[in-house]
Amino acid sequence: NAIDQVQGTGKNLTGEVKTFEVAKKNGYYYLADETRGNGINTVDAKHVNYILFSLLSQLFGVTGLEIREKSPTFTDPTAVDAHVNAETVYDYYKKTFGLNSYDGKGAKIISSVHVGKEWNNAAWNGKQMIYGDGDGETFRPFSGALDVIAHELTHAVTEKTANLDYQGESGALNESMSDIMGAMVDRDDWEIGEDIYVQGEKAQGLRSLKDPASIPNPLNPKEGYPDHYSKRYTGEEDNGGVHINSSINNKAAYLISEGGTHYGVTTQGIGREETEQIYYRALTKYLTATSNFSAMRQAAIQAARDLYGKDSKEVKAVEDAYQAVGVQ
Ligand SMILES: CCC(=O)Oc1c(C)cccc1C(=O)O
Ligand SMILES: [Zn+2]
Repeated sequence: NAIDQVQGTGKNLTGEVKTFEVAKKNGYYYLADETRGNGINTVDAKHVNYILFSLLSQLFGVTGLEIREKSPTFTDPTAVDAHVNAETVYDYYKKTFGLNSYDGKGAKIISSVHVGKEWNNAAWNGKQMIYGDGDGETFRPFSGALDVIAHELTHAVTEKTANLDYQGESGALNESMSDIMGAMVDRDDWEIGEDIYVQGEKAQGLRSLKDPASIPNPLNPKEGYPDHYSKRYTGEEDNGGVHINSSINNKAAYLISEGGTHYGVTTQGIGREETEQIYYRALTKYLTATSNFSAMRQAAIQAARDLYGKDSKEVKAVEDAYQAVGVQ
């Protein structure tokens, strides 16, 4: 037919040659994967300023210019990473939870790269994923980190399910769900964003689920990110610290999976496979827009009961982990 689905190749941001699905039309090749859901499309925002881009995207559905090549070899590593990582996250949700794209109905996944000028950000803007190139000093292009892409797409999953209000404790849970799934997709560590830092002392990552306090808290640099409810941020910045207090729930998830003794409370870990199922079930069946940390604990306990039984070691791990981070 007029559009053929073929294999494309190209180097990503770390110089690895990747292969991925592309579309061939009228002799040109596009970053359009029609084999997953209703499609995965990666386009170029051509450094349009972030605010203007967001207006165009949300008001007029403008997402950027098609990235096209005259051969199936793609030459923009930032776009290659965005496309390949989006395919990987799609496959994770399908395989792990049977979810077909972020809405369960195969919703088209659109990523725009090169948003803004040296923009140190990435976001799900309610309709699509958008990625800045980073300033090249501290950050490299944000599409280069699989955990960042999984984080952004999980915002879309959350929006279609619990739709946790993006402020205060529900906002911190919104952020935490994205960090937890980010760490589960990028399975080799418990850091978030370690791959987008320009190598150097900052290469530890944006946040750590394993040891939140090991990374300086941007809102209170003398301290690390909070790893106990008593250390939560209570100010107004960052919508009430949604990117800060997420670390309290992140630590609980880490303890449930890997175990450990935290502030004198010991949790026996149950592993990543069961932990991801507990959080996905809590997110999609029990959490609501106004759920706070206490409701999160209840939702995770109920999800563990549903999945593994009332008196299971999984339920005990959830109870111990939330006790360890001071959430009742
Ligand atoms: C791990 C990805 C992440 O946190 O992206 C954001 C950045 C870098 C700045 C502002 C918001 C976000 C977000 O997606 O929450
Ligand atoms: Zn986020």
